[in-house]
Amino acid sequence: MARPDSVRLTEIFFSLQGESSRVGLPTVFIRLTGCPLRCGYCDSEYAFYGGETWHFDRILDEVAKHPTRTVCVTGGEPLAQRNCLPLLTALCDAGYSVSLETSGAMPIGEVDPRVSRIVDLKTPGSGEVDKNCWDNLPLLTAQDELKFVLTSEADYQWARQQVEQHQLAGRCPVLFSPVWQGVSPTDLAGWIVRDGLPVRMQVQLHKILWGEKPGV
Ligand SMILES: C[S@@+](CC[C@H](N)C(=O)[O-])C[C@H]1O[C@@H](n2cnc3c(N)ncnc32)[C@H](O)[C@@H]1O
Ligand SMILES: Nc1nc2[nH]cc(C(=O)O)c2c(=O)[nH]1
Ligand code: SF4
Ligand SMILES: [Mg+2]
Repeated sequence: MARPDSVRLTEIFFSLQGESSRVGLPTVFIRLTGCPLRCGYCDSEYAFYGGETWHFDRILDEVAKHPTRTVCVTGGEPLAQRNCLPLLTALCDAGYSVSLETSGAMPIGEVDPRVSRIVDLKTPGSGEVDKNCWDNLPLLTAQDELKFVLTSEADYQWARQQVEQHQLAGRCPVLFSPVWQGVSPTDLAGWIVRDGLPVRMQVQLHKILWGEKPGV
């Protein structure tokens, strides 16, 4: 059992935020290791295994080396590690502006309320739609964001149905994101305009800038 002040992580790196409403912001990423899901399109399979145990003090020292107060905790699936919760609080206590990328397959209710939760509701095309924890949706507030990664027009129609049926756009910003080199961003933009959906389209800026990251 890991000490309560440590997590297993794959990498800590400084880059530009490539997704969400924080896109373009210089950000320190903390990528935790391990994920119970296996989305068919996952671009971070290299974080499924391995990694190293880092204590929070060491993490905070590493984060402090970079010229930003913006931090994104990602993975793998960060909430698959219980100790992600105290890590998020430690980062907030240290004065960082923290976002969390999570599949939403784990309960998000205990996440520090200062954290912006970017919840990726898995589409049928991900192959993991059954893992969605629907009880998370009512917990989302205006500081959170709900994301759909779309693998096809069928996924788009499914996501559109969820947005309309659960009135999600009134709860928090909703992101529609094309799978990298899958759905054409131009097609997705056309569907959103055609249907007048109250969503924000995003593309993965970091991949446009630097290409797909080779597995480390
Ligand atoms: C690697 S996951 C890690 C955090 C969490 N497990 C999750 O699924 O949100 C971070 C984000 O990467 C994005 N992603 C992963 N593979 C992708 C791909 N092939 N195309 C577009 N986005 C992708 C998804 O939006 C996902 O939310
Ligand atoms: N959201 C998000 N932004 C990013 N910016 C650079 C990334 C990278 O993996 O290099 C990255 C990433 O993996 N995710
Ligand atoms: S939940 Fe996130 S890390 Fe896990 S397989 Fe899906 S996209 Fe990859
Ligand atoms: Mg990523």
